[in-house]
Amino acid sequence: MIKILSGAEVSILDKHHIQGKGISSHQLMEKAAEGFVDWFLEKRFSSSKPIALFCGAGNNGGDGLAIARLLTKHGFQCVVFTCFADEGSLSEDCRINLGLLPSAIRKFPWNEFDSEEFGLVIDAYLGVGIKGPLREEAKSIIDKINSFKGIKVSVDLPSGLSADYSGFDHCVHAEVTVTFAFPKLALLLPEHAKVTGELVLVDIGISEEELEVFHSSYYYLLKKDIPAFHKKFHRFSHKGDFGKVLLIAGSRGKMGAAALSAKAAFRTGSGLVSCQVPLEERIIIQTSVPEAMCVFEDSIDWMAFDAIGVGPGIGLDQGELLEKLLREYDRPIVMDADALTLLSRNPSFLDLIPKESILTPHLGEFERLFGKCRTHLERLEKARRFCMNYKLNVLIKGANSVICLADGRQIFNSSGSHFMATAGMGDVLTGMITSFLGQGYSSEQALVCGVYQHGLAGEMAGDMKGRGTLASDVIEMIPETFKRLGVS
Ligand SMILES: NC(=O)C1=CN([C@@H]2O[C@H](COP(=O)(O)OP(=O)(O)OC[C@H]3O[C@@H](n4cnc5c(N)ncnc54)[C@H](O)[C@@H]3O)[C@@H](O)[C@H]2O)[C@@H](O)CC1
Ligand SMILES: [K+]
Repeated sequence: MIKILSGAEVSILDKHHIQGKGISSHQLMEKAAEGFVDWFLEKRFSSSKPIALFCGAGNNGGDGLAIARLLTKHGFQCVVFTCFADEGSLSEDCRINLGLLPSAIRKFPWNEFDSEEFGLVIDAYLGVGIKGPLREEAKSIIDKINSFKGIKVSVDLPSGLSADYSGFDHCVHAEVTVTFAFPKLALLLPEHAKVTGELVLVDIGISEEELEVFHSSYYYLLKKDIPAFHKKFHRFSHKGDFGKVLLIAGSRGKMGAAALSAKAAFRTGSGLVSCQVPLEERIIIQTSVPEAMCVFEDSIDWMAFDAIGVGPGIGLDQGELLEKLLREYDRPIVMDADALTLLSRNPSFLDLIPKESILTPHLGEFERLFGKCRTHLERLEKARRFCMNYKLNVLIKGANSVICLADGRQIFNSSGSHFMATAGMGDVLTGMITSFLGQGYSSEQALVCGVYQHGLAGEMAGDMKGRGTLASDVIEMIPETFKRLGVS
């Protein structure tokens, strides 16, 4: 997992890194530019029209000048638009890269940019180095960049966006942001999605250990992190090792929620899955998920289960059942959907929730539980205090879902697809996380593996089906995610 530092810490990190590696800051900038260009070439952008690069006076501008030089070597026609009045104001590495710019690359002041002439714009005007409110000229430069209606790729950050705060005044609206070393916090906040566009992370050789010495409780979860979170099973493993889970889900007209959770739990590897459903609705489960067993409220021994997930589709008249469960079951549970709404209506239940349990609200459920928040950062802070006070874990669902752990760490997920914004996806996730808990995973392991693989399965299903991807398609891809991650 990559630690997410503040914008102000980037220059300290750079200094540590270049001292430790015995390289110059200019070499690090070259590495960043090379990483950007590698991604750019992989994307196969058209070279039929010239590329405009807006370059500022700081190191973000230095990156832009190095990128212009490298792209030219690869046959792209680049034109640099300078966003500084005189060369005396340039940072040292920006000045070096200006000197290295081949004479064939034309340079003009930013206000001479004519959006009709270009096929793509690279925004290397401002990065993590902005301080205080934007100067007037900066706003005009940003407006100029935004006047381009084609693809705008921002280097490190969309110019004008602060690395650490929520909200912006003037800001480049990028279709893609290519950020270096770690994603800046602002790039992960949902209120900035429309200016950040697609997020690409470029490795510039700074290791996780180098980031770890900084104080931050935010992390970014990557594919390579997942295998280490998994439990290993072996040839003597038997059905019991894979856990016996119960899903309390479904009610008249909402039995699909129970079916989806149960199927997802099996596809995640559970040995035994039972569904607690209304007696008169049992046929739906027994025909749609024949592998599952049905149990009914009057004959249930909750403690016989390794893990319990409660909430999808149970309806809002199940307060008594929820209270009984919380009083009788003492292992971590997964609470989702209607269980969360019931919790927001009955705050006294909070003290009954078993420690290390997992609450998985989407933004609406979060608001019902914790009140309105003006920004995502405020939301994260509320969640952190709650998790630490109650020793619970909260997953704030959305693009870049955030795993808020009981010890205060908050982990942003990197997998997922916009095709997942459809009914039933939350039910699938509940089944997956409950399944991992039942297999003996800790709450942190179950969350990390469940959330990442749910997103990955969504990406894979989305790649196959595109628009119209169903929650059931995502379930079918879960086994493939284990293969993709090399987890047996
Ligand atoms: N470890 C990393 O992440 C690396 C970062 N590098 C690049 O270096 C950038 C940071 O460079 P710098 O620290 O030089 O900062 P920037 O280049 O982001 O910004 C500095 C410039 O912003 C102007 N500025 C500051 N506040 C302003 C305001 N309120 N209104 C208008 N203009 C304002 C300054 O006059 C200066 O010209 C990163 O964003 C990244 O692009 C890379 O070169 C290499 C490695
Ligand atoms: K930028």
